Formats: sequence, C-alpha cells, structure tokens
Amino acid sequence: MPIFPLSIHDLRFAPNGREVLAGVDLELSEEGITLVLGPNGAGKSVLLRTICGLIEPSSGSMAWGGAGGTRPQQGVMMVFQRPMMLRMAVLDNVVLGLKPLGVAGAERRRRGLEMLERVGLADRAGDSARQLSGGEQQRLALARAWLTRPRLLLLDEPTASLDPSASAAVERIIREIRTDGTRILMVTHNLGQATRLGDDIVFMAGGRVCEHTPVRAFFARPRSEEARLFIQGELPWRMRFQGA
Ligand SMILES: Nc1ncnc2c1ncn2[C@@H]1O[C@H](COP(=O)(O)OP(=O)(O)OP(=O)(O)O)[C@@H](O)[C@H]1O
Repeated sequence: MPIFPLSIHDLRFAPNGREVLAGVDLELSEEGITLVLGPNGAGKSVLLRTICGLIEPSSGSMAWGGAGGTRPQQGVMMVFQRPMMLRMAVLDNVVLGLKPLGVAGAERRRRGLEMLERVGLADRAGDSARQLSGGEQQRLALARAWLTRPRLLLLDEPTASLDPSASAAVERIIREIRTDGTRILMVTHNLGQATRLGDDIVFMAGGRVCEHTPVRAFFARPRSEEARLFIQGELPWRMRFQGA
C-alpha cells in the first residue's frame, strides 16, 4: 500500500477545547530526513503521534499515497525518547516486530543477530535489555524498528538524554536507516544535529507548521519570523510575553 506522498491538511487536535494542533499542513515526499524543530509545547510530539495513529485528531485530513489514501496497516514505525524495553533479552526485544509480519522463529533469530551486529550490540544479545545504558537502549529501539523495514520512521528526540558519543552512534544508525530506503521524520532540539542529519526542516510553533524549508536555507534565511527568533534563542520569551 503506497505511503507517499503523505499530505496532511488542516490537522487539528483540541483536547478539552485547547488547540494543541491548530491546523497543520504538511507534505512529505518519498525520500530523506526531515527534522521537526520548534519551542517546547509547539505540538511536535503530538504531530508525530497523530501521524503514527496513536492520537486521533479532532479534524483535518491525512492522505497517504495520494488523494483519498488511508493509513497503511504496516510500514510506519515510531521510536520514542525513552524507548520501551520488555523484560526480556536484547535479542528477543529486537525481533519483536518480526512475529506479526509472519517471520518464522529461526529466521527471526538470524535477522535479529545480523541487525544487532549492525548497531554494535551483537555481544549483548543474551543480556537483559533493561540493563542496557540509555544509548544502548536507543540503538536497540532503532534496530527493532529498522528490522521491520519501515517506509516511514518517526523519531521523537531519540538523542535527548544521550552524551555526545552515544548521540553520534545513534546519528550514524539513523543515516544508515535512511540510506537503506526509509523516510525519516524526526523531532530534535539540537540545531547542530539538524544541520548534520536533515535534508529539510519543518518548523513548528503554536501548533502550526510555520515553514518547511531545505536545511541550509532554513538556517541562512528562515522565512518565518517565529523561526528567525527561535534560531536567535528568543522565541520562547516572546511567546510567553505575548501569551501564546
Ligand atoms: N495525548 C495528549 N492529550 C492532550 N494533550 C496533549 C497530549 N499530548 C500532549 N499534549 C499537550 O500538547 C501540547 C504540545 O505537546 P507536545 O509534546 O507535542 O510538544 P512538543 O512540541 O513536542 O514539546 P517539547 O519540545 O517540550 O517536547 C502540550 O501542552 C501537551 O501537554
């Protein structure tokens, strides 16, 4: 079932009447890494969760694979800032997504071990996943998603609590996943990371997409006033004073 282009139009989410998504318009084509930037509370995580199907929007439309297309049953995965680790071994955790795809036990194990090798966790296959460090758990979570060969991978601040070397390892894996053909939409607060990884930037503020711009142009000449202030480090203050 086709996933791209994904066309999001006037998407709103207003729990208890408070607009968290206030009319998001966004078009995602087939390739690349799109970074979602914006101040705290802009609605970045909610947007990713809505795309993933974890949040039901109040109104608006998402057309998958062209006009009228509905959400595909498979092919969209999300990895969170604090990934979920079941009380099982690393290998059992990494192959979790293969069973619903009908992959048999021995083949699951083979693919799982191969994947752990790719993310540098092969020697930890038999350890308890919950004993891994934060960076190792994030690599495991990415490996688990990657193993299902998603067409679209949603990443919500995957390096937020990691040190620079663990972040660099995660960034390397994200690049490889992209090279492997997965479209990535990722939230980050790290502007350096955005320039290292991103092809384009979606900038959000106040529950809206203010602009969607190629990464170089975004940092050289942001089109929206909100993005300009954000890059200068001023947006959260202005929004507070304006009561936004
Ligand atoms: N499931 C939900 N139901 C109702 N409100 C929610 C839900 N999830 C988040 N919110 C609210 O939506 C607003 C935006 O939250 P969101 O987590 O999307 O912001 P964000 O841009 O990701 O911010 P941050 O950078 O701090 O993570 C917040 O006020 C939050 O409390």
